[in-house]
Amino acid sequence: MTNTVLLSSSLGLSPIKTTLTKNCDLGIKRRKFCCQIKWRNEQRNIIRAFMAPTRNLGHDGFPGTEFTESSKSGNWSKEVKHEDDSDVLIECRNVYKSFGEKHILRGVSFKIRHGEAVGIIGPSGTGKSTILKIIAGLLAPDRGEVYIRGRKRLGLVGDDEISGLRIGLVFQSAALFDSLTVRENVGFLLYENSSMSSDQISKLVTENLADVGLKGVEERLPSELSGGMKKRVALARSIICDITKESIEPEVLLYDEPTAGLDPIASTVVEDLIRSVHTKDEDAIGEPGKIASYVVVTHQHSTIKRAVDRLLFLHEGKVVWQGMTEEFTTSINPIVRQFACGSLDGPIRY
Ligand SMILES: Nc1ncnc2c1ncn2[C@@H]1O[C@H](COP(=O)(O)OP(=O)(O)OP(=O)(O)O)[C@@H](O)[C@H]1O
Repeated sequence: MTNTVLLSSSLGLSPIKTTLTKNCDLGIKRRKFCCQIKWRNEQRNIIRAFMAPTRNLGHDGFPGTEFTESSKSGNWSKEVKHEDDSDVLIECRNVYKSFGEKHILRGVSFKIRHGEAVGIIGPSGTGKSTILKIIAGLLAPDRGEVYIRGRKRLGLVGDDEISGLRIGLVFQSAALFDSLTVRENVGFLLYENSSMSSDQISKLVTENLADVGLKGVEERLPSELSGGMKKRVALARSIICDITKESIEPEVLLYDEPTAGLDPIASTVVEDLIRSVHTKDEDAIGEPGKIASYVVVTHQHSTIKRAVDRLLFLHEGKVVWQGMTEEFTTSINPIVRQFACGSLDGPIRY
C-alpha cells in the first residue's frame, strides 16, 4: 500500500498539526512523534493509482467536450458533453454536507477527468475547502457519493477497498514540521513508510527539490525559508513517491489556496510550478510532471488565469457555473460577472 502525501494544515487537520508542532517545539525528535503520524497515516489515503490511457483530445484539451452556456433554461451550470466517462478519475454526485445547522454543500456534482487542471472558485465560506476534504477522503459527505475511478468510496480514506488513485492534498499553509529540516520534511513519509535507504531517500529528496526549482536548501529549517519557498517545499513533499515500488503511480493533487498570501511574483512561481508537475508539462529539470490531474481552490485571478484550464463556481452549496478559464471573464452569468469584477452589486451578498 502506498501512502498518499497528505499535508497537515491549519485548516482541516488541526489536531495533527497541533500535536506535531507542539512535539516539534518541545524538541522531541521524529522517531517519537512518528507513532502519532503512523496512527494518522492509517487514516490517510492509501490508494493505488492507475493512469488512464491517453485519449484523443478535443480543441479544449478534453475528449469530446462541449460547453454551452444557456440562460434560457435558468440553469447556468454548463452543459458538458463527453464521448464517454472512462477517463473520469473523481466524481462527486449530489454531495451534501452540513456542520450543525450550517448547510454548506447542498447537492454538489462534478467530474474531474484524467489530464484536467481544474479550479474551484466562489465566495468565502461557500464550501470550497470542504469539498476538497471530501474528495481527499478526510471528510465524509452527509449525503451523495464520491466515486474514485468509477468506484464508490465507502467511508473515509482508510478504507482499503478504495483503489485506483492516489490523492494528495496540499493545504493552504505549507504546514512543514518546524523542527525538521527541509530534507526530513520532504522525505518524511519515505523515511517512515518505505524500504528505501536513507541515501536513496536523500537523493530523491534532492531531485524532488530540484523539480520545484530549489537547490541547496536541504539542511535548512522551515524558519529559514521565505513563504514562497515553504510552499515549494510543501509541493516537493506532495510529489515525492517511493521509486522502489513496481509502478510509480500518477496522482491527483488538490491545492487549497496555494498562492494565498504570496506577492505577485512568488504567486507566479508557484502557479508555474503547479503547471510544471502536471503530466502535460515539464518540471524544472525537463522531465514530464507526475501529476495526472489537479484541482486548485483559489481566490486569486492570476492563479485562475495561469494555473487552471477549467473552472467550477461554487455558490450557496452548489456548482452554479462551470466553464473554461477564458470564459470566466466573458460569462453572462450574473453571479460569475459579479465575482469576476468584484462588484458589490449582484446576487452575491455578504
Ligand atoms: N469542521 C468544521 N466544523 C464546523 N464548521 C465548519 C467546519 N469546516 C468548515 N466549516 C464551516 O463551513 C463553511 C465552509 O467552509 P470552507 O472552509 O469549506 O469554505 P471556503 O469556501 O473554503 O471558504 P474560504 O474561501 O473563506 O476559504 C464555513 O462557514 C466554515 O466555518
